[in-house]
Amino acid sequence: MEKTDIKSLDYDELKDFFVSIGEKPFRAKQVYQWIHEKQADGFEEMTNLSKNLREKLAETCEYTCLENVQTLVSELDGTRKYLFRLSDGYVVESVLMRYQHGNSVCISTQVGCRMGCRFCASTIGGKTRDLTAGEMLDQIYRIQKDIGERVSNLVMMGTGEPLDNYDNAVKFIRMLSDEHGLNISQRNITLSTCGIVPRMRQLADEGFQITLALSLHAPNQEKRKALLPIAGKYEIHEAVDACRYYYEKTGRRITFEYSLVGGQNDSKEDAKQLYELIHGINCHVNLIPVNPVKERSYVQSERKVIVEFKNKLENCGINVTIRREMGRDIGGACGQLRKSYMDKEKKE
Ligand SMILES: C[S@@+](CC[C@H](N)C(=O)[O-])C[C@H]1O[C@@H](n2cnc3c(N)ncnc32)[C@H](O)[C@@H]1O
Ligand code: SF4
Repeated sequence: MEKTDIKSLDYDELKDFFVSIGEKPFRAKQVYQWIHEKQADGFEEMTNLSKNLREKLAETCEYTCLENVQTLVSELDGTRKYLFRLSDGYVVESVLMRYQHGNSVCISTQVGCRMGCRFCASTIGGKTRDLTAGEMLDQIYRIQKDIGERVSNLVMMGTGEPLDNYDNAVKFIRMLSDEHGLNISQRNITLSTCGIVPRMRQLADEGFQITLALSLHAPNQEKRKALLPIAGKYEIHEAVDACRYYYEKTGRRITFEYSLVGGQNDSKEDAKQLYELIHGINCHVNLIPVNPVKERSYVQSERKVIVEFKNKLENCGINVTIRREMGRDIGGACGQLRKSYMDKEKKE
């Protein structure tokens, strides 16, 4: 019989599970707390359960616990990059960023990614599989245990396209913000997408208060399509309209991510077109100097060009920030730590 992935069961599912194995539903509250609030490493730690029940659970359930295989710590700002191994041997990376307002974690949602964005290291090699809700949660639980502090902010910006793993991503958000679990405020959760339009609209209807970030990266369809193949399926205007819809339904300000690629999307004309595309939307533009990936030939825009781009947008009344590079000394673009680990494993 297939084992139940207990860390991926939400509170109601856990109640149903206990009933299905002939136990009282109130056990769900105890066990949910052990898994998601106290973050136990296994059933043996759940001391208010009988030995019999613990054994029964160990026999019928799989208990997701990621193995920390590597941690890089920045001497500049305390950023930590983690490489975790999943039970089937694949590895994913997560990042902890320490800000004045609290600890923020960036998690992966898939092993690899099939979206093929041109400057992204996570997609080289395609997608291997989706992560379960339990595997997404455990990235945060492992990091909390490692630093002995609470994580208060969460961004779904690591490897993978969360809306290509919709059901698990939505379940993860529900469980992460559940009062019986870590209880992270939905306002402190950001989901970033390359623009799977029907799923963006579906997300708007979930009744969440999370922030939606669209990886826009270009001011028009032609340039966007050259950088993000998904734009061949869902046009730039459709993606921006889905953001408008998201705002209407949730009242949450939209974030547009815009990676500046030298000579490709960073001209004054690009800034003007970007303004024309998004003006009137309650939004914030996050400019990201593109992180060079060794397998790709893209280069960062010059600092002067980045500042000019920012000023141009700001002068038109758009809210803009330039993303601060965290952990510069443990560098590398998102997905590269995992990639170099895999390359090394292949060689050995
Ligand atoms: C890795 S993706 C994960 C979330 C989601 N799949 C998406 O594309 O929004 C998070 C953000 O990093 C950006 N990104 C990927 N590779 C980058 C690079 N080399 N330099 C700068 N930003 C990059 C993506 O475009 C996206 O805005
Ligand atoms: S940027 Fe996001 S969607 Fe695009 S390949 Fe990377 S992880 Fe996938």
